[in-house]
Amino acid sequence: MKKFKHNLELLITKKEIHEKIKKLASSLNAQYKGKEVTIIGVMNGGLFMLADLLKKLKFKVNIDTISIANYTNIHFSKGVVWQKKIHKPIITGNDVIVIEDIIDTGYTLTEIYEELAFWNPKSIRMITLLDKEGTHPNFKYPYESLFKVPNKFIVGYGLDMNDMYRQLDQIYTVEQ
Ligand SMILES: O=P(O)(O)OC[C@H]1O[C@H](OP(=O)(O)OP(=O)(O)O)[C@H](O)[C@@H]1O
Ligand SMILES: Nc1nc2[nH]cnc2c(=O)[nH]1
Repeated sequence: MKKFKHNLELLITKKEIHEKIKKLASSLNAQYKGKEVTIIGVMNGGLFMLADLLKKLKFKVNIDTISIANYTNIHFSKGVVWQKKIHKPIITGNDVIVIEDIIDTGYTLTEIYEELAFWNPKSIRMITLLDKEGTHPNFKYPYESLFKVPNKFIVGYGLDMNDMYRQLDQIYTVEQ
């Protein structure tokens, strides 16, 4: 019996995801020990990584979320639409870490970086779970990623396809 409606192929296992997040948490714990940091999760896709990472952090964190959607090539030229911004003192003068699920065209992270920079944080660090290879050659801001993925459509662990598959605890490519 077919398990999913689409042809999904396993790309990254839950064990691999949790090992990388554990390693990231250890390195953030060492780097920000004794400090207070603002952590901003990007909804909806960043939700899973945000929750799993936050539970492992030992330094003081201010947590909030932003919500933004990329409709590139459908209705808008650049296609990025804000649903929720943060205009709050937790950004100004603070070290800010952004947690996002994937960088693809880079339009979403460009918009996020420029919006946050407007509020004069001390630093902005953008961390994505996945980095789609070869799709954002002109992206100009610093970022780090836990996994490189091929230029295919990805679902699972927060990433959806028409609002399906976000709840999967592993990461899959959608095959034809
Ligand atoms: O680098 P980009 O090409 O901008 O793509 C990356 C963005 O696209 C997806 O979000 P989407 O707009 O689908 O919203 P969602 O998080 O609610 O699924 C993903 O979660 C990233 O936020
Ligand atoms: N679910 C999902 N959302 C995306 N947004 C940009 N690229 C992707 C992708 O590969 N999968």
